[in-house]
Amino acid sequence: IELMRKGQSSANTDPTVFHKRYLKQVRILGEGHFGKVTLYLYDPANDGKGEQVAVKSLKQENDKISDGWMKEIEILKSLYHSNIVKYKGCCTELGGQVVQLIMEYLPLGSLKDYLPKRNLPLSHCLMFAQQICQGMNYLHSKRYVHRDLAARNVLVENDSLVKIGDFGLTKYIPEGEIYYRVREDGDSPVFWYAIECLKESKFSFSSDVWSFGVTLYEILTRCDRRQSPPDKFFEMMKEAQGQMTVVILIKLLEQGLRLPCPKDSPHEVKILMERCWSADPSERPDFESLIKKFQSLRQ
Ligand SMILES: C=Cc1cc(F)c(CN2CC[C@](CC#N)(n3cc(C(N)=O)c(NC(=O)OC)n3)[C@H](F)C2)cc1O
Repeated sequence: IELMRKGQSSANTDPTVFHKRYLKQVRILGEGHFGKVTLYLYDPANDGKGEQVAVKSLKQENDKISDGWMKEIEILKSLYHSNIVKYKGCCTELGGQVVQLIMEYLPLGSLKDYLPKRNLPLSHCLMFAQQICQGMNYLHSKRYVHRDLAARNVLVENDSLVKIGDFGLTKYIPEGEIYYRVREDGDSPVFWYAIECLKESKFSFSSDVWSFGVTLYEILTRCDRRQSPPDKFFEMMKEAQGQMTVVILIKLLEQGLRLPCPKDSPHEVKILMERCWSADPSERPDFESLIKKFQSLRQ
């Protein structure tokens, strides 16, 4: 009565609850092995002036995935950082059997969409690289391993802000443990994987640093498709036809072969990138030290 008297809305609605009936599909933003990410307009007033949101949903195959699915939602919900895409809420259906994850929509898309269209100077690329390290340092501080860091999963908010945008393969590393070992490999991004991931499926904070090195390579090549990690590695693997890609890739990496650092990169950046690709995980820098390195490089 008091609220009504003051004319305030009686039901203080939970802004993280999204109702299916107000979600109007616009277009699909991406497809993954287990599901997709779609752009919706959330339009409760039904006047077309609602809010654009990115909605991640699973192909409802079996409940095994939905165990990990609820985990992914809990992970994103617990992350608050300027370089990590914002959780907005959930939309449930069929009495909670189907849950969709609602995130903020960044219309500029990922670095793969954005960099080829802009000829950004090196200093700008290093600023983006530093921001990715800041987001990853925060993620690691919560003991999460990302396992899929790549330019395709880094979103552009604007010309001076990028955010890690997808946590589909993120796993928690319990205190006192170093590695997360996987069983499923689905369509693994093997050209972003550290040697120990390829050989023993052992994922760690250090293997995320290796993937950051590949992401930095992508940024320095401005995500030029002709120099993409798969294309570059296939070029290096061309003679060994027929054998399993992963087998050849492991051999190349064990011989010390690495992606070529773009020619116009400063020596300091080349050194940093190659340290991220040390065969010994303990020799790779952590994101804390990479942030400091980029700060000094950008002075
Ligand atoms: C079910 C699993 C699964 C399904 C998938 F489709 C993907 C792949 N997907 C990831 C999310 C994605 C790239 C990132 N980061 N993206 C998010 C936004 C946003 N929040 O605005 C956006 N914007 C955009 O493209 O604007 C023009 N793209 C893009 F959809 C690819 C990964 C998966 O694990």
